[in-house]
Amino acid sequence: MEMQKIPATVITGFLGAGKTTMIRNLLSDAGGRKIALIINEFGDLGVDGDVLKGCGADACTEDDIIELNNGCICCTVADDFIPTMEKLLARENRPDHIVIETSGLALPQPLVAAFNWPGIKTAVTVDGVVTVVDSAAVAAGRFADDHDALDAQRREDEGLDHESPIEELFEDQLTAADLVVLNKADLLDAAQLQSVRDFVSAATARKPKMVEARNGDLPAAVLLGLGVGTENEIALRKSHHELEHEGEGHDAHEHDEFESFVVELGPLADANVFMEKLKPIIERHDILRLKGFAAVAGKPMRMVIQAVGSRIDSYFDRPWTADEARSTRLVVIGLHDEMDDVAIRAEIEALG
Ligand SMILES: Nc1nc2c(ncn2[C@@H]2O[C@H](COP(=O)(O)OP(=O)(O)OP(=O)(O)O)[C@@H](O)[C@H]2O)c(=O)[nH]1
Repeated sequence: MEMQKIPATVITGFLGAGKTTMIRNLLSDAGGRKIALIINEFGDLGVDGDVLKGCGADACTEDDIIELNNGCICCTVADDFIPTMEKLLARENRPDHIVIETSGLALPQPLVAAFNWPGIKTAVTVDGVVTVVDSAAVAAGRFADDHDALDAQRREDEGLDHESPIEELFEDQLTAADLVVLNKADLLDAAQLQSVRDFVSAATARKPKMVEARNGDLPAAVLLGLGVGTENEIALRKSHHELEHEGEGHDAHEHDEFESFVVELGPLADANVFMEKLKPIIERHDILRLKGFAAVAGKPMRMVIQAVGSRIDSYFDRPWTADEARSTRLVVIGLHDEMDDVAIRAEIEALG
């Protein structure tokens, strides 16, 4: 009775924000996991698809890269996106993770809603929405490096249903975000980066987690939760474990600004109460991601918990086996200098 769902991450961000560059990095950091990529090349002449297909990453072969060219992904969800997902799920060799790169003008909300479609809902879980921001453009008072080109694209594209001006689309992309990548951080100083953070905070009431990046270079464990919360990872991890040791075998590429640790509890008395209380802890602290398994009193099935920013999801995946200890183990990931491990551990342990 396996119910393992495939996590799907939606990556949004305006033209030129650095989505493709970030995804290339991700594919080289997949640690042997198979990623399927759905790219919405709206108005983009298939350039990103070619770039990604050309990168030759084992994690994602040409067959695993699916391009949707029939218009804005959020305007053609039922005709285009859903059948594509269904085909992907029907494959014998199913991916470990699905990444969806939307075109610069897409609205993530209709796309996220599509995951509730029957047949998709039972097989896929929305891992999170990651919005890539061109920090340099925002600091300069624009939303994209070439704001005029972006706006012209919006006006001229007859296939696009939404009439919103760029500013509104930008706010919508931030509002949907669970994690905001402040990309092109190399082009700004600390004060300018802070002004971009303030701008993003002011643009959305949801207060997404933010992380700075250069060339979208972030660990796959942070962006997709890859390698975190998998059976072996959790079983083998001791209390402290730097993310730089992640992803055996990929070129030593250090990300020691990030840190992860495990919190261990006994079985939960009430899963719903636990999840309700966990959410404000994630929101209050600088936790980028939390993932793991929980034992719930009286339930023969194991519960999967995954959170990115304030999006938190849980479901029962399979019965505990006789030789497994029924405990709750959660991996917490954040920035080394910002995350208060001691307080987080104490607060989560107090929920047990
Ligand atoms: N300086 C700097 N340049 C970057 C960074 N990330 C990406 N770029 C450059 O920005 C340009 C756009 O990057 P892409 O990755 O193609 O952006 P995209 O969001 O996929 O763009 P579209 O596919 O056009 O929507 C490229 O020339 C990249 O090399 C960064 O962190 N710093």
